[in-house]
Amino acid sequence: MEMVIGARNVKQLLVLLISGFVVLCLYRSWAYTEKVSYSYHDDKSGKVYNAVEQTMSQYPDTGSENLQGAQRQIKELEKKIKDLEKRIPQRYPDVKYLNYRSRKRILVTGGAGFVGSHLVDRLMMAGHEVIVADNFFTGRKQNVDHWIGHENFELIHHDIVNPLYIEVDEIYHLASPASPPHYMYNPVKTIKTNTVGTINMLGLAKRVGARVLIASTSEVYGDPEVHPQPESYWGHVNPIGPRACYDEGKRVAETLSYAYAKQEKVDVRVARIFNTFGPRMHMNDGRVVSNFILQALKNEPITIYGHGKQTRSFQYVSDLVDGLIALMASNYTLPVNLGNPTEHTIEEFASMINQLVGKSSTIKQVAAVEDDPQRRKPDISRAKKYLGWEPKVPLMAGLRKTVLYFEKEIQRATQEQRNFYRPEERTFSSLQDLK
Ligand SMILES: O=c1ccn([C@@H]2O[C@H](COP(=O)(O)OP(=O)(O)O[C@H]3OC[C@@H](O)[C@H](O)[C@H]3O)[C@@H](O)[C@H]2O)c(=O)[nH]1
Repeated sequence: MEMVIGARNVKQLLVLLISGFVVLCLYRSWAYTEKVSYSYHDDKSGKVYNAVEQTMSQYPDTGSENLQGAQRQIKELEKKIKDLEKRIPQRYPDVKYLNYRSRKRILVTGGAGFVGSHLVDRLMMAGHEVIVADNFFTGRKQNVDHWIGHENFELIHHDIVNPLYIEVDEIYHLASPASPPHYMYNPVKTIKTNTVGTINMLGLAKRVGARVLIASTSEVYGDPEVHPQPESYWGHVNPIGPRACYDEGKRVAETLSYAYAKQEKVDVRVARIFNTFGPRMHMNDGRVVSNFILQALKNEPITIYGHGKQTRSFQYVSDLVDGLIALMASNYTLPVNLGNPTEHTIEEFASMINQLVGKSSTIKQVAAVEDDPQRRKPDISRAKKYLGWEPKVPLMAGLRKTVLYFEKEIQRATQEQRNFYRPEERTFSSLQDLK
């Protein structure tokens, strides 16, 4: 509370300073104009003409310099106000009250990312203490800044390739780039994040006795020869291909999890996450959902990689969050597929987006991606049976929300305000996403 009052006072003080400054500048510019006009009136006599010269040389171009200086300083002060505004603790949504027995301290690695931040919202709303560790490679502060300052929330700028020593009850280990162009950008780093980073999280879980959920992926099935893919399928991955850094990285992460479970009795959960979409995907995410929506909104050609007959099954992010929380709470320790089994070819998906956005972008076929999985659809019998989970949000409903989100992002980008939210927007629009 004191912080709020303090910050507001500082803000008011700055507003006062600016107003004072503006008045001073206006006065100076007025005084200067007076001098000149006075001199000008007496300009007809030689004597007075000298007076004009004196006045001009005494204040050489002072008026315009003053104004420019003032404008510069006003801009600086305005920037300071914006920075301060960002720091003012805002109204937070009413989080549930939990007593100390039921309240958990939960670490979410990658908690400032697309999926992580939605999970953080849900855990915060449920009344838990949430610690986010993120290196901000693909995560963004704006995804969680509606919680900054909340007593149950902490944001740590940390790369999990380095150990983290904290006390927690649960760990959701989500940190890793997930979009193919992002994870291929620095393959060695992707491998380190998924191997060394996972060892660090399993080590932390072991030290503090925390339950840890590892975010694995449908990519462990590679370009599958079994369709749809059940968890019992061992996969078909090229170990030296361009996707291997992620696919094999996640496969090792799974192997490590069960090695720690067996050898060190760490309580592990493994979620194999299928294609997921929703608000807070990065504009430059590079995955098919964001690419197609942005292309359609901008009336640019929709780029299909290869023939477009490859298939994917897309789940809305809130369904995934439900699944992750259910898995963490369950006693089921083997890997569980979390995805929506509704399958579409990429070609079909392109026309769905076109139809939804209501524009008529052309389709442009470009070169196929190396090792691109040709068919992907989760078998979710295990999740249904052991977690009582299945996706609820229909594809079109989820896509509608995502289109709205990207419309706003484009608007923000054109207004050069992408990184600046007003506090009211931060709290409410971002939380609407989960409803
Ligand atoms: O602009 C595009 C982007 C993608 N695509 C195609 O759309 C399909 C889906 O591609 P995406 O890049 O969205 O994602 P992928 O399914 O290849 O990988 C994803 O799989 C599941 C998750 O674990 C990861 O988020 C991610 O690796 C691919 O066949 C891809 O070639 C296009 O045709 N055009």
